[in-house]
Amino acid sequence: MTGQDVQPRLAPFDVSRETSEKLALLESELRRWQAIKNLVGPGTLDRIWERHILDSLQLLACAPEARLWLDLGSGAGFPGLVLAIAGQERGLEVHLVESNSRKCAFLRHIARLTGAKAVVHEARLETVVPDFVGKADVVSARALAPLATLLGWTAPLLKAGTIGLFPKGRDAEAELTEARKSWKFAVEVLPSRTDSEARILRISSIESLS
Ligand SMILES: C[S@@+](CC[C@H](N)C(=O)[O-])C[C@H]1O[C@@H](n2cnc3c(N)ncnc32)[C@H](O)[C@@H]1O
Repeated sequence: MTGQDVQPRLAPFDVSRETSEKLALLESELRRWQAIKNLVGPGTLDRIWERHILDSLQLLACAPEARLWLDLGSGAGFPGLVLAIAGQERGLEVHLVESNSRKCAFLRHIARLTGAKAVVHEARLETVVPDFVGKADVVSARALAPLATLLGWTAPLLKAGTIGLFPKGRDAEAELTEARKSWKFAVEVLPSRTDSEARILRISSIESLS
């Protein structure tokens, strides 16, 4: 699919032609790498735009002022790499944390091709998070762990004022109930623009209950 073909799909997201071309490049490179590196679930390949690219892109509007973004367990770049590409024109810098070296190679490759401000940390998130306390405006993580676990990992960031953005599927309410057993936090439950059953949890403060 060319940048021109994807323009109607991207219309609700208000991105420039240059950004849409870079996102189309991400899609075509993902398909090329997938054949040998198996970067995303094979079942999601027929809907890369809805399942991965647009699902990631919608997070940009949840934190319009963000300048420094930390994405944990980025995989093949969702949402972090998409946000780095789409946020390039507003000066957004995204740090992508991923422990799998094959996925990190893909992330670096796309960052180079697109010129996106994406810094790849090939590491376990537990070792990287402390460096961003008091610095990151936003922390995100998609399909990485249940909310209670995510809050445990990111609490030092959230306590220091970082906003947490966590896309969740139809189990969002159950994950919130479970997380409330250990944490007190402020949350907005936002609808997803790509999946009527999914939610985006926007968490802005946190306290441990123990
Ligand atoms: C299910 S995938 C989700 C990838 C991507 N966020 C998405 O939604 O498509 C989870 C990713 O997190 C990475 N991961 C898991 N635990 C990690 C950790 N402790 N530190 C860094 N990366 C981790 C895995 O290698 C994998 O690529």
